[in-house]
Amino acid sequence: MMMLKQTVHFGAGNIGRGFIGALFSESGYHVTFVDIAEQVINKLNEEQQYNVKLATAQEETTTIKNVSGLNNMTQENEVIEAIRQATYLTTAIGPNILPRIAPLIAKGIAKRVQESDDKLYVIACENQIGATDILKNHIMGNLDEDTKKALEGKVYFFNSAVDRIVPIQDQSSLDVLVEPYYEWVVETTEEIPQVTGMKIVEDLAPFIERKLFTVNTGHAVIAYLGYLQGKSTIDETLADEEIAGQVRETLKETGAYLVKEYGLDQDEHLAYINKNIERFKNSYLNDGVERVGRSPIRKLGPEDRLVRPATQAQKAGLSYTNLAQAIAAALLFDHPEDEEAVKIQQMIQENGPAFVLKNISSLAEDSEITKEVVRQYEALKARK
Ligand SMILES: NC(=O)c1ccc[n+]([C@@H]2O[C@H](COP(=O)([O-])OP(=O)(O)OC[C@H]3O[C@@H](n4cnc5c(N)ncnc54)[C@H](O)[C@@H]3O)[C@@H](O)[C@H]2O)c1
Ligand SMILES: O=P(O)(O)OC[C@@H](O)[C@@H](O)[C@H](O)[C@H](O)CO
Repeated sequence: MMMLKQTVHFGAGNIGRGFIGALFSESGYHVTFVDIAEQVINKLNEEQQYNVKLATAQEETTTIKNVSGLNNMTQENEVIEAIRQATYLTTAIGPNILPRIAPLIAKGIAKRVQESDDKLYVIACENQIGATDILKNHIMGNLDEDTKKALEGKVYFFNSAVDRIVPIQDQSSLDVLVEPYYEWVVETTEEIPQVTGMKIVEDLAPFIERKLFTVNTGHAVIAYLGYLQGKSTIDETLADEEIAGQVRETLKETGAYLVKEYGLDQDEHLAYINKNIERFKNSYLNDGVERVGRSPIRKLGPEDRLVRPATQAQKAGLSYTNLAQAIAAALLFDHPEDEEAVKIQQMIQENGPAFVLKNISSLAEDSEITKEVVRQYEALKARK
């Protein structure tokens, strides 16, 4: 029997099962998912397959085979062995979790480079600029100098941008509902083993910024304004004409920055914005505003989807008023089940919104952006 190629994927969640793991399986790999969710791991090992169902009227379904699971808390040695045998190591776990999985990945890599010259390609598939660089730094921090040298020519780290809307799933099954659209862009100049659906580029910056500051900025505007108005899903919120107009105005602001920074064609970019607004309307996804607005401390970070385009627009002399409104709405996201939202609300209560912007978004308290956000925060709060 021919041995399948091996890949290891950290995070057997929505994007892990519904996108990256599925692409590897379809490309002829056995996918070992690594996660802490014991139930998911057990099911993966029992059922050894699951369905990816498209969020369309026809619900086209693909069965994903050759999958198994390992628990990184209780099966360290098995994970190290899986890393030893893998061609790819990918993650879709949330940017904040990367430092936590790095020590185990470092152990796996250290063992592997002692025993083999085979190449390993590491790709973090997270909504964060430079996520693989961040993971790499944490891995390197867990390796001694000799092992770090031994990585050369054997272990490669590529940044990537990952795009497919996958809502929160029914937890009783491994099956995943996903939108039909997807894009996975990986930055490298190396010749690497082919994976169906992986697009290779030499410079990721325009791709990840275009994606984060269109798909994710637009999504965040809908989520935070929708939450404020008591809406539950993204498509339901977008049906509100005032909010739909606000999304367009905000994406015009990020668009003006992207067109200027990367020399994008204005009409093509407008078509990209329109295409994404259509994606958000997909009612089969039933995608919650609370998922899309999740982790507002991360989303209000200086390099993330709201603050970076605002600071970049300001530097370029462009408008950022609508982005400021989105930031203000994020400050009002007081979802009690979201730890980061609770923390922000506590910070606002104790020290006010400008303090949050200084500490979380690295915006000076007397900056023009902060003044505009605080003004809009007060206005939105008064309308609540
Ligand atoms: N869902 C989407 O539409 C989408 C699209 C593009 C990118 N992303 C990005 O993909 C990443 C994952 O998002 P998701 O929606 O799949 O999230 P998710 O919550 O569905 O999946 C994350 C998985 O990581 C696991 N996990 C958490 N802590 C862990 C730990 N310490 N060790 C091992 N496993 C751990 C969880 O159990 C879960 O299964 C995020 O960076 C997100 O921004 C998501
Ligand atoms: O995953 P987050 O929390 O960074 O952002 C929430 C959504 O905007 C995001 O998951 C999108 O669905 C996804 O990025 C689409 O590709």
